[in-house]
Amino acid sequence: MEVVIVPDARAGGELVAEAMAQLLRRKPDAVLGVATGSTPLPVYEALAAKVRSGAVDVSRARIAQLDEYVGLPAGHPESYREVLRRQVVEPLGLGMDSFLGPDGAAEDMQAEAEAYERALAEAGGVDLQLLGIGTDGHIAFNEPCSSLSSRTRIKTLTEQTRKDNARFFGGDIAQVPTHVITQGIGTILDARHVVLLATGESKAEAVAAAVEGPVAAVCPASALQLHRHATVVVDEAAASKLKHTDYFRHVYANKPAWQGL
Ligand SMILES: N[C@@H]1[C@@H](O)[C@H](O)[C@@H](COP(=O)(O)O)O[C@@H]1O
Repeated sequence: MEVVIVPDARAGGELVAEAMAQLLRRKPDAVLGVATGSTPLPVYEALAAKVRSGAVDVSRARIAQLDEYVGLPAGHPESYREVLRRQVVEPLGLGMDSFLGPDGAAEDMQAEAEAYERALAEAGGVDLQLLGIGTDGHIAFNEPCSSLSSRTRIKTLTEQTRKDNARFFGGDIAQVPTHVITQGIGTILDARHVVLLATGESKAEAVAAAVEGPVAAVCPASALQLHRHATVVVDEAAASKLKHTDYFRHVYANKPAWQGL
């Protein structure tokens, strides 16, 4: 696992967007796994700016969703499909034919979960999966004590996560769905490169547990320690509870440029 400490969220966004651009220059039809939440927004803005300036061509890229609320009507503005359409797909100049994601309004959720696993496999798997982290260490919607080998399935949200996400529903926790469909931790670990981005003091504890704590289901993000190519990009505030920052800075300062992220 590599930990990269950046000065601020904007620098983190630029760094991850450049990694995505490098991937797409190498593999134009790469599958980018994208996360929702506030943290990845600087990445999407930086990548869209690169597209506008002609620095990268994303026209053949595919965008894969990480998780989705269950039970919101199709087209609900806070369904993650809609959020990603607004924040990623359209700003990159893509259409929804480039988008892969489960339908949170499907009748049969188990069948939907299995179909999404098949769709990801048929697309050739995710090349770069961008993740945020919940204050409780969750990735996607894999709450604490999720199986570390789980596949896409339905999960029940914790009250904390519903509270954290109520800001997207007018501050009313009652509007936040109780259930979600999410890529499992095993599904996420199948991606060829996993990049976790965390910014702000509120994520410091979860980041420390994920990076320097034991691999344990109680902190789902700690499963990234098992991945061969996992990169954790944190700003100073999110890095503030890490003990090995001197080493992480030293490694990154001496990283050969050809390696990329
Ligand atoms: N399912 C999403 C996660 O994928 C995301 O990482 C998390 C943190 O969001 P934020 O970046 O807004 O803190 O929120 C939600 O729970």
